[in-house]
Amino acid sequence: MTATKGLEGIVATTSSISSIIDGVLTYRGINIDDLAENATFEEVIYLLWYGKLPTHSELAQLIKDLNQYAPIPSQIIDQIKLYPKDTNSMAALRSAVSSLALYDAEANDMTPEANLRKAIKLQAQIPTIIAAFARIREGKEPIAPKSDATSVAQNFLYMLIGKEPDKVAIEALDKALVLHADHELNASTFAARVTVATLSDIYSGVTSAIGALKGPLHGGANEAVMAMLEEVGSFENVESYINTKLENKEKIMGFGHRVYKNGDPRAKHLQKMSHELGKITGNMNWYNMSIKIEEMVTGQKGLKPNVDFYSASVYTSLEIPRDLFTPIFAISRTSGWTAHILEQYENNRLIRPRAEYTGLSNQKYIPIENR
Ligand SMILES: CC(=O)SCCNC(=O)CCNC(=O)[C@H](O)C(C)(C)COP(=O)(O)OP(=O)(O)OC[C@H]1O[C@@H](n2cnc3c(N)ncnc32)[C@H](O)[C@@H]1OP(=O)(O)O
Ligand SMILES: O=C([O-])CC(=O)C(=O)O
Repeated sequence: MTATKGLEGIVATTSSISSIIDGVLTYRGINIDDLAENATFEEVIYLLWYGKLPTHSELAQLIKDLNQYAPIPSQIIDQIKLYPKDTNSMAALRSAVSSLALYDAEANDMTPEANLRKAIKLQAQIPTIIAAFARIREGKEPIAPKSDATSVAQNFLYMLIGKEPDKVAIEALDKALVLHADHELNASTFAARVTVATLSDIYSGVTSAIGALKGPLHGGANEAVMAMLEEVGSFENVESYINTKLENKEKIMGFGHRVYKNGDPRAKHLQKMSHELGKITGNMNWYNMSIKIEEMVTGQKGLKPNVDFYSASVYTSLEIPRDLFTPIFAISRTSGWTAHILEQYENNRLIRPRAEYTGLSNQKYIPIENR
């Protein structure tokens, strides 16, 4: 038995939700480029859950359901008010999502209907939790979700800023949500599938996934990219900063990928958005620095930007606080996580691989007084 470090190249499940074949990403067989240009996030949610694009009435019903379930229990708001003000935003989200199960009477109902309903609830309530957390830590009261929102992006921005968001911001966030929605067997989705393959509940699966997404090698990289851009500070500093990092063999966040070796197809869309939003806000600094970093890292290391690289400057142009970047990734990926959880339940088998043992052998128990 020989282990493959990081399970690289191991095919661990079958799935019909998203594919990465020869560097091309599809959701249910539809190219991500097509979806990025044409689909809304709600259409993508429907596509991931039901395996087909919605009709007008199916889409309207989904949006209605998302609005209906968007309010969170008052106990969750009370709980968030008790979190220390400097709580890590992903830790806050992880705790609050775990607690949602306590106030859902059907949390442990494993029927397919209840599980699908819980997927809708999670998709609806996660944005509300994040916006409430962001306001409460600033000493502000949370804003209740709109009951007639037209999109998750609109409702989230409304709850975050407390007024009607502008159209450009809604459209940009919506496209970012489309781009992050699913990605085959990434670490957080795998964590979700492992959890529910024990026949544990969907809240446990999504809580596991949030914990996995938090790390800087996965979703946490978008915040790390922005921290890097802020540390670099100006275009003039890019060259020496990146050269020093590369000489010290340090990783540049937002570059490299386990599966894509010739570039992440999502990055070009986010790059374009970063450029457009930079022009609209009149601040091209983050974009220009990002382009220069890309030139250097690709030139010297052959590494291409992944989805997290340009999303950092996109969210900053939308005036979203840095530590909400990974929670926003979670808003989007909840659609993919829950689709995978439902798929896992449909054809379940416990996920339990083996480990190659590299420890001592033939040891004897030594009584404590002789150690
Ligand atoms: C949504 C997402 O999760 S996208 C990924 C987000 N994560 C990041 O952006 C963090 C930075 N990138 C990385 O750490 C990696 O590229 C990962 C985690 C994404 C992929 O990791 P792996 O497939 O395990 O690749 P691994 O870390 O082994 O890297 C292979 C080689 O490329 C180098 N490398 C990989 N990524 C980077 C990077 N961002 N900067 C510098 N060097 C890198 C490694 O140092 C290693 O070099 P070596 O062979 O000389 O030791
Ligand atoms: O697939 C991965 O390993 C990471 C990634 O890009 C994602 O989850 O979007």
